[in-house]
Amino acid sequence: MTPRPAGTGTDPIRDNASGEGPNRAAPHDGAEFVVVANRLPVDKEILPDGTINWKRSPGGLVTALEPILRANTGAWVGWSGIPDSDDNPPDIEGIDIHAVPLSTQEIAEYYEGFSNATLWPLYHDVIVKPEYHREWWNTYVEVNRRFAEAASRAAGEGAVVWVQDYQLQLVPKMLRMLRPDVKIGFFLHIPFPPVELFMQMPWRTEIVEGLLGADLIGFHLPGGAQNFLFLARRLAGQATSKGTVGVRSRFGVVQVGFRTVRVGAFPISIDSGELAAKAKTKKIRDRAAEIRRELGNPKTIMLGIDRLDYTKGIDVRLKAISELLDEERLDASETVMIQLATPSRERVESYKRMRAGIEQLVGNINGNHSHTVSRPVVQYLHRPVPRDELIAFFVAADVMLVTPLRDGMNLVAKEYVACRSDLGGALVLSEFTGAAAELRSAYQANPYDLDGVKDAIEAAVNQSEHEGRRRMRALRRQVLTHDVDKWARSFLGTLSENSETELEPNRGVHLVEDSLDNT
Ligand SMILES: O=P(O)(O)OC[C@H]1O[C@H](O[C@H]2O[C@H](CO)[C@@H](O)[C@H](O)[C@H]2O)[C@H](O)[C@@H](O)[C@@H]1O
Ligand SMILES: Nc1ccn([C@@H]2O[C@H](COP(=O)(O)OP(=O)(O)O)[C@@H](O)[C@H]2O)c(=O)n1
Repeated sequence: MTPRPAGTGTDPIRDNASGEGPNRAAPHDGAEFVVVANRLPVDKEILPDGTINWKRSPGGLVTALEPILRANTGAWVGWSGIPDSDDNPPDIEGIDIHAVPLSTQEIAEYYEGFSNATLWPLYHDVIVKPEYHREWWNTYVEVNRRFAEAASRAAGEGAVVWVQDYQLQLVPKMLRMLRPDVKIGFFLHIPFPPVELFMQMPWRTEIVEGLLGADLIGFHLPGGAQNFLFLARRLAGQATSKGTVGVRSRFGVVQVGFRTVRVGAFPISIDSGELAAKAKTKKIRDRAAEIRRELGNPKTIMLGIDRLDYTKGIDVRLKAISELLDEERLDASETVMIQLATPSRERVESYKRMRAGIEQLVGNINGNHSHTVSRPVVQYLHRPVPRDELIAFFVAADVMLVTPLRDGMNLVAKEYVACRSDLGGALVLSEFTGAAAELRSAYQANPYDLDGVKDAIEAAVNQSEHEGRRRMRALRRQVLTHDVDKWARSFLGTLSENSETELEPNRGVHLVEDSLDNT
């Protein structure tokens, strides 16, 4: 691999790559396929006795990408999850790991600050107020540059580099400056917000231009792609297509000089076949039965599994359950709700407030409704849970509660469905998840309408066996035929089929430029 020098211009984002000068060196050694994501697939943990442990990173991005990387023998560029460490994990089979070190201050300003207290709330419909700080932005730029340089070192000549998510939106343009020879894809795992909200962002033009460094920009849903196309016209002044974007089809285009950038919708998924097979094993089935026994054989087990995040609507489902118990539409002696909450972004203020609120709700429900101290209505765990244990919970649960106020996709909903080859169980699903567009046979509800959520939970709890099997069959058809492999193949396939289009851009696509009436 040839180490790449840092960019030499005065403005790291606005510098224009000519493809000449010090970066135009001899052919590069390195991987043919590189994933660049904020996190590595494993997190480094230093135990109290000083020994180092590597554990699986939280969240759906890692769940989705790990199997693809293993299959492709590629490289993964990311952060190890703790300050000042550039240690690579000992051995991740089939994945060449490149750790990007972050200092304590960079974690505070780039990760907790700009990524998770500015972009995350802005892109999730300002559920909490985004904070805009110039020093956070400056650090975001610096750290994005470090990731771009690391990606440039990891990528072989003409490699495909797939940049992931909102933490790294400037990387496509920075990487293109360093390595005009590579093909760059970008995928956003969270919603892309409505134009009116995105316009709050003080550095909105830089972000749109950063993304336009990619050859293909992917979103979960067509709506996100269309919002982006509008902004590419309005903020970056580029000509774009204007027709509706389809799912894995009818891609939008942005003409950036001689380059054609494509914009599309690629809903992410899970390794459904593998999960379905695992959920059928005797070990998992036995453990699921044991969980039910441990809970006192209740008639109904309800389950929530999330990172502890205010977007996930954990409070919504707890309030709904509390009112259903008050109104005796649920019977506390027959019902147990399990909430597994993975610790997440614990130093961000809004996350601390939310945790306190949720734990108070759990306490209130248990105080008001539990019959005995040994059997609380709500069982709440605030810690990571091993994967096999998680699968056993999916198999044991009669009703899965997925109630986010906004969520890019929500893989948990798909995982539940994949685990139910017995056609048992019921899924209550927020309309404001990406998954809702595909999982039409779930009990869907608007999480802002508490009565609607209560009705959906009640219907799911009381469904007939016939109705439950009908719905689960339809859900499984969707999840098993649209797996993570299909997601990756559709994105990477679209990314690779391009040279024709570049020479003859946008055949048959009518491009429009921004004008005042062009909304
Ligand atoms: O890395 P963290 O700060 O601990 O957060 C975990 C991940 O959360 C987000 O996941 C999203 O990606 C999922 C897969 O596409 C999607 O289903 C979900 O709706 C999103 O919230 C985040 O986007 C990742 O970057 C984080 O690693
Ligand atoms: N305790 C937990 C909770 C979730 N998870 C996994 O984390 C992923 C969460 O993905 P998601 O798309 O639903 O939501 P985000 O956390 O990515 O926003 C799923 O694959 C869950 O199975 C886990 O491994 N352990």
